[in-house]
Amino acid sequence: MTIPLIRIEHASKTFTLPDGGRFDAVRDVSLDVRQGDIYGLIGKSGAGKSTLLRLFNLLERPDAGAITVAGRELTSLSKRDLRDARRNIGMIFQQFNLLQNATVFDNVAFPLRIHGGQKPEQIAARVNQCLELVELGVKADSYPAQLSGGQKQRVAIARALASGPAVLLCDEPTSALDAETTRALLATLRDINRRLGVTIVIVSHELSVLAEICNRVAVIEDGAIAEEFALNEPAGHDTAPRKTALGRELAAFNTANRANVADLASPANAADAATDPRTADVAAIAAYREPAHV
Ligand SMILES: Nc1ncnc2c1ncn2[C@@H]1O[C@H](COP(=O)(O)OP(=O)(O)OP(=O)(O)O)[C@@H](O)[C@H]1O
Repeated sequence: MTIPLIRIEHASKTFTLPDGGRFDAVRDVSLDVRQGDIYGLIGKSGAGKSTLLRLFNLLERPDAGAITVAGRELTSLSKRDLRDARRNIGMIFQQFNLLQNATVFDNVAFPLRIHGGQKPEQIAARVNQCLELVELGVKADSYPAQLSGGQKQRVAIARALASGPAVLLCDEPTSALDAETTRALLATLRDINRRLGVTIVIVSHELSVLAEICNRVAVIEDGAIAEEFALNEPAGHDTAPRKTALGRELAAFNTANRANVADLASPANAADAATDPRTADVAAIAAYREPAHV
């Protein structure tokens, strides 16, 4: 059996509220994400999706449990080792979180400059490579205010990929975008997953988003996993009845979507696709991963 790229074991997170009360945002969650997955977290507002996602890179530190990414258990690392491990985990957000007073180029260069150890020409080559990946090379000298929402999110993706991470965490990446821009952005994420083998974990409350790109989803209710299941499996492969209303809705949406979107018919499993010689771009993967190790 292959070792999962991400393993969450019995993770819990409780917030202390201003009135002194306590709120269990994540309750004893265990899950595995395999190399090459596009793994979705879905749930109602306040269910704990974002908090759970933020445990994956320790933006939130769990009160209990273990978070293992690419063989490193993050809660046990020193600050310095955690900083190093986080270079393997990119993240994008609903509101893009770009530096407004910096150009597109400087936004993408920012994490590389902070980390240090690379010459300006190495940084420039990497920034340009990442901007090409998201088809924004021509916007290198623009400022965020001059870009559309979709372009801003692409800059955020380029910045997240700059250090060559194996994992990309996406917190409601399309919630601020219109339907057409959403489709284009999802195509970019799928391309990054298939061609470069980047494993993606995505939080969204939009069924259409998850149905379109995920090969596995977990339904989160009251901070816990209510159910977990595969999506976009070959017809008839996963016929188990769904336990939750959201799970049923998503499965129905997915079935309808499959009938309309020919692309979903092949390959059925994104995890296989990432290592499938028909879709994985060996040269692109090598170019993508190599700068992280210079
Ligand atoms: N720092 C914090 N302090 C106190 N409570 C918090 C904190 N962060 C989140 N919460 C609470 O934890 C619960 C889960 O929040 P979270 O943002 O993870 O949910 P979500 O499922 O992502 O919701 P949404 O879709 O609305 O973003 C919410 O009730 C929220 O108010």
